[in-house]
Amino acid sequence: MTVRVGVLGATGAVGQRLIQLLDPHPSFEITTLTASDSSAGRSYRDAAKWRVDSPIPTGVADMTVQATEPDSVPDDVDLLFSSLPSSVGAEVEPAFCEAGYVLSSNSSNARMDADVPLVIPEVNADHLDLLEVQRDERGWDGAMVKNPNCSTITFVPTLAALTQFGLESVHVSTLQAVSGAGYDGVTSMEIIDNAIPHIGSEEDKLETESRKLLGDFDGAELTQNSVEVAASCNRIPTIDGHLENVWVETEEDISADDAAAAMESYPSLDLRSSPDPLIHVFSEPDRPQPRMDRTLGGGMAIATGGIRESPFGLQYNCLAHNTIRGAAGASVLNGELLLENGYL
Ligand SMILES: NC(=O)C1=CN([C@@H]2O[C@H](COP(=O)(O)OP(=O)(O)OC[C@H]3O[C@@H](n4cnc5c(N)ncnc54)[C@H](OP(=O)(O)O)[C@@H]3O)[C@@H](O)[C@H]2O)C=CC1
Ligand SMILES: N[C@@H](CC(=O)OP(=O)(O)O)C(=O)O
Repeated sequence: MTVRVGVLGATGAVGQRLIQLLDPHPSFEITTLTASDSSAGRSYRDAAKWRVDSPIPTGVADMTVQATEPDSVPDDVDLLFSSLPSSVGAEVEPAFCEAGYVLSSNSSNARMDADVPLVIPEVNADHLDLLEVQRDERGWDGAMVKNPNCSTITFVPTLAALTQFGLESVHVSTLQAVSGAGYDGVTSMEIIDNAIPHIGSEEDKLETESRKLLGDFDGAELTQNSVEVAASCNRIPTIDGHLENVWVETEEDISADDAAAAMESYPSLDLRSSPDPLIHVFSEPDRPQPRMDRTLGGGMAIATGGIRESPFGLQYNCLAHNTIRGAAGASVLNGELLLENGYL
C-alpha cells in the first residue's frame, strides 16, 4: 500500500530532511507541500532554499507549494508530516485534525497534552493508542502523534534499556549541534570559538518529556514515570549530532558490563526506519563522537560509550543525529508506526 503524504512547513530545515527521507520511501508518496503565505503559489524549487546534502528530488522540485490550511490540502492525503514553528503548529495543527487529517508532528506544541501520544516507537509504541482517547475527547476524525525533542530522543532509549534495574534519578548534560537551532538560529560570531550554556526551554523539555515517554499507558490514561530528571543544555560548534553525558542512579546496582549488555540487546522494531541494533555500544571511552558516529544506522541509531560506574551512579555518553533521529526521521518512523497499527 502506498500512502499519500504531505509535509507542512516543507521549505524549512526539518521539512527538507523530511523530503529527503520520504522521497525514496517505499510506503509513502509525497503529494502535497505547504509553507507560509510568502511561499504559497511558488514552485518548491523557487520557494525553498535547499540546504540538505543531496539534490532536491526531481518529483518535488516543480510541485507548487500550498498555503498551510486544511482547505489547501487535497482530501485524499492520508498522512501529514508537520515541521512548523511550534507557535504556528499550536494554531493550525488542531484545525487539520478536526478536518480529518492524521498528523505525525515534530513541533513541540501539545507534546505534553494528556491525550497526545508522544512516541519513540522502540520505547513506547503502545502509547499510540492514546489516539482513541484523543478522538473521543476532541471529537476528531483525524489524529495527532508527536515525536519528542531531539535531545530527549537521544538519551531516553538508553534509559528504557535500563528500566529493568529500577530508575531513580538521572542527570544529563548536553552538547548540542548548531543545526538544532535552525539554519539561521545561531550566528557564526556567537558560536565559533565558543560554547553557550543555555538553550531556551530545552532543559524543561528533557525533564518532562522523558517522564511521559517512560510512563505507563493502561488503555485509558497515561501515568508518567516517577524518575527524577535534571538536565543542563549547552550549544557547541558542531553542525549535526547531539552528544550527551548521562548519570543514572538505579535501585539495583548495575555494573558497566550489565549496562552495556542491556543497551546492546535492547530491541529495535520491524519498521523500515528502525535500525538494528538500535543502540550501538562503543567500548572505547572517547566515543561516540558527533562527526564520526552521527550517521550510524542511517542517522537513526543511538550511540553510547564511556560506560562506567561512578560515585553518582552509572555514567555514560550518548549521541544521535538531531535532524534525522531527533526530528525528521523520528516523524517518519512514527508515520510507519501509524501505518503498521492501522491508523492510515
Ligand atoms: N532544526 C532542527 O534541527 C530541529 C527543529 N525542530 C522543530 O521543527 C520545527 C521546524 O524547524 P525548522 O525546520 O528548523 O524551521 P524553519 O524556520 O527552517 O522552517 C519553518 C517552516 O515553517 C513554515 N512557516 C513559518 N511560518 C509559517 C506560518 N505562519 N504559516 C505556515 N507555515 C509557516 C516555513 O515556511 P516559509 O519558508 O514559507 O517561511 C518553513 O517551511 C520547529 O518547531 C522546530 O522547533 C525540532 C528538532 C530539530
Ligand atoms: N531546541 C532543539 C531543537 C528544537 O527545535 O527542539 P524542539 O523540537 O523541542 O522545538 C535544539 O536546539 O537543538
